[in-house]
Amino acid sequence: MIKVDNIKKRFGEEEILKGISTVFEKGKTNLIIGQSGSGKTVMLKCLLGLFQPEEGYIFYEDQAIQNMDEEQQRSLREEIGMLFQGGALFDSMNIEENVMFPLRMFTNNKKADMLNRVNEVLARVNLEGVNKKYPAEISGGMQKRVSIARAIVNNPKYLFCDEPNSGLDPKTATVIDNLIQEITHEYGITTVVVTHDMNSVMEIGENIVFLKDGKLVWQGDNEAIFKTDNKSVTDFVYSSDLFKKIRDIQLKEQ
Ligand SMILES: Nc1ncnc2c1ncn2[C@@H]1O[C@H](COP(=O)(O)OP(=O)(O)OP(=O)(O)O)[C@@H](O)[C@H]1O
Repeated sequence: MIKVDNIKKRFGEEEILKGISTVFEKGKTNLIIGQSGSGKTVMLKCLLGLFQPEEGYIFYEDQAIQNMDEEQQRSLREEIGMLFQGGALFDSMNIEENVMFPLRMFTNNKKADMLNRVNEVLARVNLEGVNKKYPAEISGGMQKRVSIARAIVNNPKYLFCDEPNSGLDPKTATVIDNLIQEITHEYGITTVVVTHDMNSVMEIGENIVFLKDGKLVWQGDNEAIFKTDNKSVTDFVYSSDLFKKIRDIQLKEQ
């Protein structure tokens, strides 16, 4: 569980996050959504401790990152898996080396043990037999699955995903969303996904935080988001022609 308590973040004169409070729940896919420039990435960077909010606290379980000493911050970093936008695999390393990277960084495990764990997580994302291939030799969807394997190889308690579907076709995007959700449930991880993608909202939006101009203006799940009459949310949801058409059909059927 991650609790955000009234965080404010400014750059110069401009206040970007204007007092956000929320809870990201354990064992759930928590989504941060909102229009471009609403503050999603700044919030993600605050959660990761990359930006320091001027006010407010971020608690991992019951401990505020602002009050952690260096050793505690290091332990927390080990508990975090990160799925970067675009995958961010190392082109010069093969798949096995890519997935092993966090183990090399954070553990002193024997090579054979690390390899076993790498094979275990590659099997979990349905990618067996690609160990010796290089990122350029596999598809974008497979690269995303490798990135997920790398993000979970160290058994994280927290998983952060920045636009996990960018650059994927809708079908592959759904596979990736479902994989993130299955892993979240299976391992009881607190997962936070930053996304623009309404399909992801529909598929895996178990706890959705909607930001507008640096404020949290709505929170709920993927059923509630299609029922709310909050205008900021409906403007966002129905900016897509497809969702507008679905709503028109539903209204006609009522
Ligand atoms: N390092 C920075 N220095 C100054 N301003 C910043 C910095 N990072 C972000 N901002 C500003 O904060 C605001 C919110 O940016 P942010 O990247 O969080 O938006 P976003 O919701 O993630 O948008 P997008 O969906 O386009 O990625 C923007 O006005 C941006 O210019």
